[in-house]
Amino acid sequence: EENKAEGDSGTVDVMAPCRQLLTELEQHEAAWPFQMPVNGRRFPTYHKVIVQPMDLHTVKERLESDRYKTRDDFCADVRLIFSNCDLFNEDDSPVGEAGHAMHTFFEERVTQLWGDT
Ligand SMILES: Cn1cc(C(=O)NCCN2CCCC2)ccc1=O
Repeated sequence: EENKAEGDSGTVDVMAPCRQLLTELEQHEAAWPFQMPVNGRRFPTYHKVIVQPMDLHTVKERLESDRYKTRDDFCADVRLIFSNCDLFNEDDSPVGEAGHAMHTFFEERVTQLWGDT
């Protein structure tokens, strides 16, 4: 049933900016390492080092299944992608550089959308 607590006629879709931002991340040219979970067979040490893997497809599934109740919940999973990347990759590696580029882009868009400091 429609949320009757809203001042306007319908419910407010607070997660709409998150879906838009996720689409921008997926379309970023540096997104190639982050689209799907890291393959543990190709990188056998990955799950020894990274305790909570995260990737853009997993974020998309969680967003579309209403698993995120606030934008901060969404942002925390996206930031996990970048902190995992920093931990597992050299800064001057192709994946490390892609992670830094994506992280910078993400935080710039978060500031534009929500004015976070
Ligand atoms: C996040 N991350 C990703 C990788 C990686 O190489 N991913 C494969 C990317 N391929 C591109 C086309 C198919 C898959 C390695 C370490 C790491 O931390």
